[in-house]
Amino acid sequence: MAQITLNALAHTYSPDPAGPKDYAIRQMSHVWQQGGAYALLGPSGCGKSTLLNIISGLLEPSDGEVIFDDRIVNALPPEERNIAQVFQFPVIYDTMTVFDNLAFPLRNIKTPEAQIKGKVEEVADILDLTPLLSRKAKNLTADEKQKVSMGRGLVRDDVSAILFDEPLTVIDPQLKWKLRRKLKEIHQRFNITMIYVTHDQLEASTFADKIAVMYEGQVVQFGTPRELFETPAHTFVGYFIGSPGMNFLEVTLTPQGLAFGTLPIPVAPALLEAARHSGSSNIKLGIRPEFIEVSEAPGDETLAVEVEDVQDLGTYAILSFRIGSAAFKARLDEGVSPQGPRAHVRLPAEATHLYIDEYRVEVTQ
Ligand SMILES: Nc1ncnc2c1ncn2[C@@H]1O[C@H](COP(=O)(O)OP(=O)(O)OP(=O)(O)O)[C@@H](O)[C@H]1O
Repeated sequence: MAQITLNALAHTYSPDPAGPKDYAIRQMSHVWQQGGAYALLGPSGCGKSTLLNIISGLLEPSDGEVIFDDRIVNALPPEERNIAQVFQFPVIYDTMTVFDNLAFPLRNIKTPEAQIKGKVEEVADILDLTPLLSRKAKNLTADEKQKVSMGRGLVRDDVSAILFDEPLTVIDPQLKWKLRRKLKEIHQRFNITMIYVTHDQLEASTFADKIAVMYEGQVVQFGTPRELFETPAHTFVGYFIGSPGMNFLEVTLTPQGLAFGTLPIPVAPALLEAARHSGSSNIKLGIRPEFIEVSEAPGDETLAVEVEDVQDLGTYAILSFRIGSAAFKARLDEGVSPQGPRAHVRLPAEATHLYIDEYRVEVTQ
């Protein structure tokens, strides 16, 4: 078992990189602690598989170091890193029994048969595979096969970490939640560092204690599901996490303060100072739909807005509205249902974040 440290890691597939856009992984430094349950979350093409392959040793990084505990492993081949990898599609031997599939990694390292039996039975038990041990793998269902794949990662006591690359893609939706719960249980029981790659925020937040959100080859935030929701560090996190995602308003800096067109936008003095000092013209305000307060009548600090649509989603509704040319969404409390073309909204200061050059400005009030 190991703590995995990435030190100034970068990777390009180009023989002659001209700039950051030629890098699949752009300069990242991170520590994945021993025993942690992590998710690596991001859209297609952001570099998740590249990063996983660098950790497992299938790919050597162009720059930086991969360190297991305090040993640099850049030059070590996958088989010497003791990393188990579970892929989208089950990797098992169809003609072998479930028992022999689970025993395979142990036989490979010449473990005595008596020890193999105990370990295989323990892993089969936790994955509910015991009744299937003598069955040929080719007769199993897709989810049973994927459980065998996971089991093969778990049988060795010497694995440094288990990397899951979208492991539930082929699993029936009804069984997904069951397997996710199983993975959580396994993590608690075996205390192994686990990194779970997915583009699905629900999968990431149900599995992981901490999520690394990747965007264009960078980890733009490494935090708990709650931190990603409440204080997105980057506009991409705001947009990607949550449904619907965060609202953004592009504002300008005027001598009087921040403004959207001719509409003054009041913000805390420390945030205004930060905007003034940044020298940037890329300034946005972000607020999640859940934190916008909507009322049918005007009140303190409310803005009158044009209602575009109210979408009833059963247990809640989403209001679409405009502030000038900017489109917004707000989650409506039960009982609030604006009638007619106008509504009144308040954007509470404590839930409104300032983004300069796409990163959240943090100030201590
Ligand atoms: N072997 C390769 N040669 C050249 N470019 C590659 C190679 N593999 C990946 N890339 C590029 O590197 C970037 C990151 O790809 P990667 O597969 O790591 O992303 P990903 O987040 O895992 O995406 P997906 O979820 O679609 O698998 C992409 O721009 C991709 O086109």
